[in-house]
Amino acid sequence: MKRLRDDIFYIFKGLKEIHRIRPWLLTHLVIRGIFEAITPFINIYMSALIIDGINDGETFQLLMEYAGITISLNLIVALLIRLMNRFIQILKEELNHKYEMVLSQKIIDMDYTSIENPETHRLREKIKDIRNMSNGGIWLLVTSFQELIKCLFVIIFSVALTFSLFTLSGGNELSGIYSFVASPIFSLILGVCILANVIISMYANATVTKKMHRIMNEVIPFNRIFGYYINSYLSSYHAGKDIRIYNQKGLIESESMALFGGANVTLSKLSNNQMKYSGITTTSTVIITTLIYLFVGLKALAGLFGIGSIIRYVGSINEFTGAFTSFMNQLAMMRANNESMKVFFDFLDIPSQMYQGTLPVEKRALCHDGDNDYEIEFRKVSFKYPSSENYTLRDVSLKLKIGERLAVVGMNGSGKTTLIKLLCRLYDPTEGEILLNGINIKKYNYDEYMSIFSVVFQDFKLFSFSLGQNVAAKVDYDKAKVEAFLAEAGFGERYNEMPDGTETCLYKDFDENGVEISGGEAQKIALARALYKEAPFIILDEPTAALDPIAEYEIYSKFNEIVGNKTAIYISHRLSSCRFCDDIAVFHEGKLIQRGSHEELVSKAGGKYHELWYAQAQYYAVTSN
Ligand SMILES: Nc1ncnc2c1ncn2[C@@H]1O[C@H](COP(=O)(O)OP(=O)(O)OP(=O)(O)O)[C@@H](O)[C@H]1O
Repeated sequence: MKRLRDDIFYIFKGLKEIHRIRPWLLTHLVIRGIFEAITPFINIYMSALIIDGINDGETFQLLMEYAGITISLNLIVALLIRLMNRFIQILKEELNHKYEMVLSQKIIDMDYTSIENPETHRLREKIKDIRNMSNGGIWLLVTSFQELIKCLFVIIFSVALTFSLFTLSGGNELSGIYSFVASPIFSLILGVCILANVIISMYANATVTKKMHRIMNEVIPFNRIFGYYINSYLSSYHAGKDIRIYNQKGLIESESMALFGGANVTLSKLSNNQMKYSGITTTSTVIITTLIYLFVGLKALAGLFGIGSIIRYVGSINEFTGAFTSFMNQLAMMRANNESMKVFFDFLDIPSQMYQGTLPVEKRALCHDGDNDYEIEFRKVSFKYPSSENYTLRDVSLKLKIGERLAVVGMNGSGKTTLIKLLCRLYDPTEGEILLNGINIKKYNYDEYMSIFSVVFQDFKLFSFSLGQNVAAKVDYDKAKVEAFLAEAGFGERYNEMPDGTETCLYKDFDENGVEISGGEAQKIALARALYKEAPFIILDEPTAALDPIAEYEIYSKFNEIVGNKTAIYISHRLSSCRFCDDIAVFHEGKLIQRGSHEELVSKAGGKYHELWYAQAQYYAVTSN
């Protein structure tokens, strides 16, 4: 009982969500359902009328009028259905787009911790699979709802047209088999038989549907891997190099064939099941149809109604049986589909708790003679990633004042990038706090807080949009500003070769004239993007790793000019490039172990910085022989 309650809850919750995402779609489906349901009854009712008319010797003109009404009604209803189809098609497409936007918006709004959580990833992948592989989730709910509504109205109309069949009795003048057939007991037996047929069909359909869902779920992993090969790997032109160099053709072919084999075994199980249960349904339907014909025929022979009514009753009962079976079938599908709906809701219900701050950030950068007077302080900050038992940062305390340049150095995995992630509130500290002008950064409105940072992460992403949009991160941008910052980031010469200037599309995903850029060029564009934001803090995580030595030199030699009065945090493994920073923080195993100027740190023999510096410097030392 609880399961049934849960199922009904999710069906209604799903329908409510569909109505929220695209209002009016469900209303249109109901209206079309009524039109579709009425269509067979126009023909059943009018055919019965015409045949009765012929039987009763009505005039030709009246019969032609009946025929005319039948054709006209069919035409009107068909036209109305077509019109509704057009609206419904548009509404469904809008639902599709808005549904994708709801999911994307959720990703944008959720805590970064949740984004990196494997469970979030699993749910998102599952939602994609449900959509792409089985058209389940809200898509199946929409399809089932439209079918359900149609069936509901067919049931209502057929009951209205056949009700008299069960109540008609022949009075006392009938005898023998005829009197039995005309009796209420026979009507009751027939009613029970029809119900039994419906229950058998329902059971068979529910069983097949459940098995189908289970089997489709088994196929999803095959499809996902296959989809990865076909859609992500093979169709991405970036993968072309690796496929050729490492001769991955054989690997992909044999993997695909193995996947095909696995999926085929599973799908043949499904078709065997469908055959078995459709056999049961067909046999029971044939038996019940025979009984109905017998019942109606005998009642007609007993003289209780004419030929026209035979057509009306038989037609309506057939419609009823089909509609009821389909109705129950759709309900079973909806219930089985609730597994998919739960995945969808679990994803939407992932709580977003991190970004609840409301304090505005002082507009020190934006005011007329903005002094950019911001101070950042890490106070006894320790942090472990949600998926990890160990601390990545331990007891880090550091202050950073306006206009300072801080270089952060340390070995791989020492926690440098994690420090920046905490500063940008991608995560919150496990212990301790981070303060902006003396106030815990959690208290600030997140968008306002982020507006004071420009960050170039190691794994930055550029999009297959225009160069201008990439730099400005906006659709409408200031072209002159984009060009100026590209030049400042060392992209000037390459920019002059761009066929459409700032309108040039990066990469070839959407534009065959799009330009391919090298890793170093991409890094320069990412740097220009950080500069375009003109935020008071600029954070660069390995910003020159992909640059050639001359480009790197150029960036460093005008770093002060580029950064201006901004506060800069600069992470690099090339210690020589950190020398221009006033202050260097050395991290080791998650701890801030040294801090000072280059000269101070390099002179401390036995210190980590000294060790790192000389480890690197030996490769640049000039040897006499
Ligand atoms: N999302 C994550 N979940 C769990 N552990 C992580 C995550 N990201 C990083 N780590 C771990 O935290 C540690 C510090 O990583 P971090 O990226 O901060 O180091 P880093 O000093 O920037 O290294 P590199 O110099 O290689 O860029 C590493 O051991 C890393 O494996």
